[in-house]
Amino acid sequence: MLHKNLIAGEWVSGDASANINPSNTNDVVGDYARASAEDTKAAIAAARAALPAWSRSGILERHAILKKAGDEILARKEELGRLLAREEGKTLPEAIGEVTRAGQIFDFFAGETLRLSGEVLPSVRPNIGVEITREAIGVVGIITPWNFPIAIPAWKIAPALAYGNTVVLKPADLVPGSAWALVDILHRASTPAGVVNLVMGRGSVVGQTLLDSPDVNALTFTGSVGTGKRVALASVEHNRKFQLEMGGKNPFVVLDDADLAVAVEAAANSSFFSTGQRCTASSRLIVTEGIHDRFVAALTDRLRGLVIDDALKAGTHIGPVVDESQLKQDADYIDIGRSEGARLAFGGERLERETPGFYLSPALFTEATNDMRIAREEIFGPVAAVIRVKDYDEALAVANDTSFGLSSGIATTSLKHATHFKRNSEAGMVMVNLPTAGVDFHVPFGGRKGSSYGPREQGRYAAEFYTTVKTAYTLA
Ligand SMILES: NC(=O)C1=CN([C@@H]2O[C@H](COP(=O)(O)OP(=O)(O)OC[C@H]3O[C@@H](n4cnc5c(N)ncnc54)[C@H](OP(=O)(O)O)[C@@H]3O)[C@@H](O)[C@H]2O)C=CC1
Ligand SMILES: O=C(O)CCC(=O)C(=O)O
Repeated sequence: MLHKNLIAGEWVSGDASANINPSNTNDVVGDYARASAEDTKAAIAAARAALPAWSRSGILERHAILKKAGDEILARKEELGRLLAREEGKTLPEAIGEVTRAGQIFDFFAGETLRLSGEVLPSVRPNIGVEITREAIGVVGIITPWNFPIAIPAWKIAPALAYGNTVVLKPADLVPGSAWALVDILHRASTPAGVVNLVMGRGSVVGQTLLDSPDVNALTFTGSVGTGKRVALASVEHNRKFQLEMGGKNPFVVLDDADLAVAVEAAANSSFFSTGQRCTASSRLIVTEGIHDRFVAALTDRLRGLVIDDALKAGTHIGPVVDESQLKQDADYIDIGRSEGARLAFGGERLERETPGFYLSPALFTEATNDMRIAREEIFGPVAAVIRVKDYDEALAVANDTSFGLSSGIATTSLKHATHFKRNSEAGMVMVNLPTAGVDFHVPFGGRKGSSYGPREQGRYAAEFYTTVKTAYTLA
């Protein structure tokens, strides 16, 4: 069966593209239609046509659709988790966790539709009332990456719909399956025609058409820094609101007074789980002298015990890298690290398993310095570098010495250092004795510096991006 694009409430065919399982490249997950530029323009026109009615729709209608979608996602979390693990390569428990998060996000924003509010204020002039309300922005273009194939579309679509916008979703070409399943659920949840449109296909065709359209009022993007810049430039050109979530080079600091077991578990999770393919992953482990050798030994032991295998196999801790080109990028950075003089203390080897897939053992560098490319550029794989520092002050300085600022973490038992780090870390999200990755669905998500642009995503803060404020004055 060819999975088609959804445009104006109709399933529309297109050139078929095979969705390949990175754990077993002989396994075709399914065939998915690639949309053309013309299809994308039709989807934008459909979203525009549906906007007046949807932006004025009753909150009970929006609530019912979002709630129904959330309920179905949660009821099918095992099946959708298998699909996600099969197309992206994260392990089944991680994939089921991601699907659960998507369901919870729809549930959260279903609730938000019933909490829409404004403000009524007296004017500074007599006999005048002032009302402040939030309105939909319009047609929202959504461009998503491959590493969270259902959660990221969910955390962009759910608030967009809750606040009365219509959407055109362009998921990553590598992983269209989960996005297709999500849009199918929304379609069957009685979303009116044109409110949610799906255009799968290539960024250079579908994504670029969204960027070039004057009819897209807002664009929300998660992906690489390079594409993010294109989104920004095109959006300025069209006077369009835009929001970018891009890379990270997230630090995880380990202090002498850390609980070693807590530090090792958080570091292993931050750097290597989900194959290190999270923008919140930690690729810089900044460790003070007194604990350095014990930490490296314990982390290496932990890595030795991890099972790298088929994402769907019970007992797998780390699945494959998502595809050949990401695997090459990871391998290239491992070579770069070696040539820069860092020591490859563990892993970094291509692995053979029962099925042909993109398996790589977690790579841990030691003796790295913060000026090396492996410490400055986003690798986006299971590759981390330990940087030795003298004390907390140096650790903080090194942690902040990066062009990114998404998440950061510290392992310490000192209240003083934990408090200081929370206040002084130049990151949007700070974790104490917790991994830098793996965030809640109901609170703001986003970063600083080169990691993010625009208002925060998720939780109530999402309203900032998906609405525009109106101030109305009335003479009594
Ligand atoms: N912050 C994060 O969460 C992520 C960061 N990355 C980083 O980016 C690197 C490369 O990953 P990659 O997937 O290529 O990232 P991209 O930024 O290329 O992809 C993200 C999305 O943008 C689309 N896109 C690509 N080109 C254009 C364009 N000209 N106009 C509009 N949309 C476009 C992609 O389409 P298509 O499907 O064709 O690729 C995809 O849907 C990774 O190695 C990692 O460093 C990647 C994924 C997530
Ligand atoms: O760490 C998380 O939970 C979210 C990470 C993420 O959104 C990303 O990698 O794009």
